[in-house]
Amino acid sequence: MPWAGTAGVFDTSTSFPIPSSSQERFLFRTIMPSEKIALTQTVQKGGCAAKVAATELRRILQQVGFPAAHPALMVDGRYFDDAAIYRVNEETALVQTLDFFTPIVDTPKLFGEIAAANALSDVYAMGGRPVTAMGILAFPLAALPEQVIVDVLQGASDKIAEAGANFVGGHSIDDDTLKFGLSVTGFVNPRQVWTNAGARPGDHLILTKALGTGTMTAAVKRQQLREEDIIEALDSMTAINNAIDCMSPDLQASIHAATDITGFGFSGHAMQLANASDVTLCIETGNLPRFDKTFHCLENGCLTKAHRTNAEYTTPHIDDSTLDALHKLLIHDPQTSGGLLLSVAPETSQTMLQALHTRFPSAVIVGTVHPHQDKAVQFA
Ligand SMILES: Nc1ncnc2c1ncn2[C@@H]1O[C@H](COP(=O)(O)OP(=O)(O)OP(=O)(O)O)[C@@H](O)[C@H]1O
Ligand SMILES: [Mg+2]
Repeated sequence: MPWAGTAGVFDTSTSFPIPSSSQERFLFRTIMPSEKIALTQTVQKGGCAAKVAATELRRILQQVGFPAAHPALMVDGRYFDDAAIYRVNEETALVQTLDFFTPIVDTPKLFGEIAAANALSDVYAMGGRPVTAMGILAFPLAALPEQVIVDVLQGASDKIAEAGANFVGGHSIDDDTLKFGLSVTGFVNPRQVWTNAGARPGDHLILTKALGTGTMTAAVKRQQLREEDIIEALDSMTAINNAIDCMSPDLQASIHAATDITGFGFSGHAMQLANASDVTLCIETGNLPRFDKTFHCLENGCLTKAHRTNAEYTTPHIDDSTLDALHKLLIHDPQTSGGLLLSVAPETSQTMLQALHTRFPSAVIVGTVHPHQDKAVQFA
């Protein structure tokens, strides 16, 4: 039975909301087993859908006077890329990134795994490998049992270990709502950085994960679906974006540009890559991979604010005029721990796909790169 509940009706057999009064919260914390707490019910929005909208973020950042960039800085915040790159010497550059958000799933350990996979992703999206990670934690001490945070941190620790990196510390504050993420540092060869600015006309575009985590997790938050109904999306969000280790050095060198698809949706991140590279991306929309339940959730109106703000961000710069209503929603669906979008030399794209399929079974060619035209992204 795919639809396990009704929106607005609370299912007390599996989870409980956090009460609002401090006395009730104290009792709740004392008596409630952590596995009975549904984390998504403790926050208003979750995951990358909670990101500040791209247009607002750009407006805010433009008003800040940042210091002059050091010559060793190869990529910084001005480029709206996935991470900053600082050249240390001829062979080594630092990759630095930071990501945190509110719970996107109900189970604490799962939330930790997803938050970690999502934060690690920006290092992989630059062609780097993570080496250290630090936890950023805001936690309602009076309201949630300690075990919740132990489980969140354990989930993150397991993912960091899987990535071959080290969990070296962090910082924690008492706050009204749970927020968790990581600051991740990695290394990359400065001659082999995958920025979002290198896509070349003729390249093939590969997307490594299916789309739909925004609408499917919205369905869980509305209690229209349970976590066990969205296993495919959970497996995808907890999969670390370590694509580089699937590839031979020649394949790695054939990647001209990369980014990861997160809160601004496929449309937003594809547009940013197109603009940074001064090209137009032509997308075969029918090829975009999606989860089995993605359209079902979109049809049932499981939308977030980010669906609207992503559409506002991209609409002037994309052509989606031939798409039906569902595909228009799909391209704006905010992803959490989404896939990599790789711009690849056409002669290697098939070999690349075979290599990627060992870890990313949904990886598929979704389009091609063309010289800059009127619109940054053309959806066919
Ligand atoms: N509070 C902030 N201060 C300075 N720069 C910021 C801040 N928030 C975002 N930025 C910069 O804005 C740009 C866009 O941020 P965003 O978080 O969307 O990028 P991202 O890390 O690729 O996203 P994601 O982590 O979802 O993949 C990045 O260059 C980021 O460093
Ligand atoms: Mg990113």
